[in-house]
Amino acid sequence: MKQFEVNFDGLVGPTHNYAGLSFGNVASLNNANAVSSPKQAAKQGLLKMKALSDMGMMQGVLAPQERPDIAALRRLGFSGSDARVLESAAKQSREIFLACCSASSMWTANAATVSPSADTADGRVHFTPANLTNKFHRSLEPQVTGNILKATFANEKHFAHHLHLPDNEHFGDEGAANHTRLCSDYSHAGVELFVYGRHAFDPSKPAPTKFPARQTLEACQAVARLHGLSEEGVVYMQQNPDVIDQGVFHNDVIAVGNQNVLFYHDQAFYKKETGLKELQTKFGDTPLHLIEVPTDEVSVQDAIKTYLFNTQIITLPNGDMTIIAPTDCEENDAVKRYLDKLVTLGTPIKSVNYFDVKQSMRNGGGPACLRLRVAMNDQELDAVNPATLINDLQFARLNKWVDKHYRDVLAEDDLRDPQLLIESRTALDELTQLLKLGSVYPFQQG
Ligand SMILES: N=C(N)NCCC[C@H](NC(=O)CCC(=O)O)C(=O)O
Repeated sequence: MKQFEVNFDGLVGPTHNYAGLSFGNVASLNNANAVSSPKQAAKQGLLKMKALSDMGMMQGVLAPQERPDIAALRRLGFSGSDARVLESAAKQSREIFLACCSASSMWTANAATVSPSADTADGRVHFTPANLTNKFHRSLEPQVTGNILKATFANEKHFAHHLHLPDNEHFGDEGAANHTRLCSDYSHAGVELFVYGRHAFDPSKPAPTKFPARQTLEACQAVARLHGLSEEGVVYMQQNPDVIDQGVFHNDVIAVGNQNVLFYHDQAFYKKETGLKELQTKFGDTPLHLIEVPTDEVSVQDAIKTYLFNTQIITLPNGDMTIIAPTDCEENDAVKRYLDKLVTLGTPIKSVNYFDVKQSMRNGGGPACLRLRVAMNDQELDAVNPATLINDLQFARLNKWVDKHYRDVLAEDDLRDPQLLIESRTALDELTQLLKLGSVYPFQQG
């Protein structure tokens, strides 16, 4: 049986903008109100997808969400025509309005947690959309995310789709950004590492004091139960509360894994030794490559600034691993020095490829935020909606679609323009045809 890890990248939506919505995410706060380029952002994302496909990887795409979210604004009491809803929301409550315009669904690492069939009790691939309760603008995503996942993985024999966890901070769930699957190869049972920021029901346990811990232990445990994971196949570790307070709002800003490699900063985890020992024990006899980056080589601040750990580690068809890093890593002396050294250390990681994803980075999203990993065997891959897989033809079509519908620049005032809403809906309607998704958006469902 063949085995693959397919990266499903989020397509950047037509309202990509910088609104400073994510308290605890330093880049988001620092770039609030900067002018964005939705077209450039979407193209940077597409280029990364195409490059991975050209490397011989299977690459997929997930559709963005409808923004501005008129349905959410109506739910909050704004009424009248769509144009009137936009105008009154922008005038009466700038914060609510901006939150309902965010294209944040582009970071598909936060779309869902995915457990491959080799790990689950019923032998299907399981998906639970993340509820993203900690940020209002992101809490608007899970319903439509579920629709898009169901239309992309539309086969009940192979794929099980769960409802997102209850919309409450006790079950705050940020999806794959806090979940790493380690395995000897993708189609064999692995160990799923869930990383949480706090205990919801036990305030006596350590927790950050300045910035929020978005993920709870209780949410991780609920997802593991839903997916039918065995106790021997799961490890829970707590993120170091101090690094959350420094701006590490997801575990994937400080650690990343692939197959038998875990690459992490020495300050990433609370009770690190115990957790890593359990991980190695459950992983089995073959040794894990635990690549720990010391603070005196790369500070936490440099890791946050450059997203050294928000890189993708992928296994190329020849078996070597490569790192997909943002160009920001290349531009920082300490991080570049570390990466140059890393490829000489005799670990499975043999090379680094740099990509310009600055439009996403300015909102705190690196290469790894932009993708949702789905490990599959060949039968499962055959059951995926083929229009969502990237090849030369689909890449060309999507580029053309972006050229036709996306604006070059977008400033805050543009978001209240009713014409932007019409443009976005027209674009998304066409996209659902391109990707053969059916009606996944509220505006298509009447
Ligand atoms: N690390 C991972 N996996 N994902 C990155 C998500 C970035 C996103 N930024 C934002 O939502 C900012 C939007 C704004 O400020 O306009 C967030 O904080 O949830």
